[in-house]
Amino acid sequence: MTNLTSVRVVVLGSKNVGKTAVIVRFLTQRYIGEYRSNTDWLYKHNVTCDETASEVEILDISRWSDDCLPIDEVQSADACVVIYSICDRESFNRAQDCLNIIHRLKAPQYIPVVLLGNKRDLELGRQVSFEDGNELSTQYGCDFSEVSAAGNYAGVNEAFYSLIRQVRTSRHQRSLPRQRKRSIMTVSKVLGAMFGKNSHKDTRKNKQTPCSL
Ligand SMILES: Nc1nc2c(ncn2[C@@H]2O[C@H](COP(=O)(O)OP(=O)(O)OP(=O)(O)O)[C@@H](O)[C@H]2O)c(=O)[nH]1
Repeated sequence: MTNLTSVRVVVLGSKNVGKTAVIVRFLTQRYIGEYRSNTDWLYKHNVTCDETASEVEILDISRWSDDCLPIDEVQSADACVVIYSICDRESFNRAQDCLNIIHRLKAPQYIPVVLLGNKRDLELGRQVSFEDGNELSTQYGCDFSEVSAAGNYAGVNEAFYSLIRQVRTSRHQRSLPRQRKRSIMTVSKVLGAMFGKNSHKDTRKNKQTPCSL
């Protein structure tokens, strides 16, 4: 009997930013130009990450408005992907709304989130700088990268694998006995005291607590 852990990922973002293209790129390694819109799709796929298989469910939410937020979908998610197009400033503003919604619906619980600036191949049409994306991700304590579903799959894959790893790690930590958890915190405190909290140059790995807005 198979006993795969399941990971539920919700993908949010404006229309036309490439949500479906990114998901299909991750699941099939292919890029298909056009997709039927106006429907929410649920993809189920067995994904092997670090030699461990998981059943990954990816919900592509294509329609939602301020009057009809995907509350149940976000609340039941283990991880979220928020996508904007680097060629569409409005979609970047919408991405900020999405991060806000996730933060409101999930707090104080921690949920792994990645912010993706898609369509990196369309550099000439860029309206959102890398720095803007990075700053927004810092503000909300999530990972960030710019990708191109059309261009290649490496960045897209890495974003999803990173989420799967984070979900596994946080589940593992929740399952540890309390005594063990306490000793892990003690070790990290000792390390913090020895090296200082800000000793790492790359703070992105440590982002977990979104700031209050
Ligand atoms: N150049 C370029 N085009 C892309 C990329 N990703 C998606 N597209 C195109 O952008 C358009 C929208 O892609 P979709 O994947 O349907 O976007 P979506 O966000 O799922 O759209 P909705 O379902 O309407 O919400 C399509 O014409 C894609 O071919 C990319 O990385 N580069």
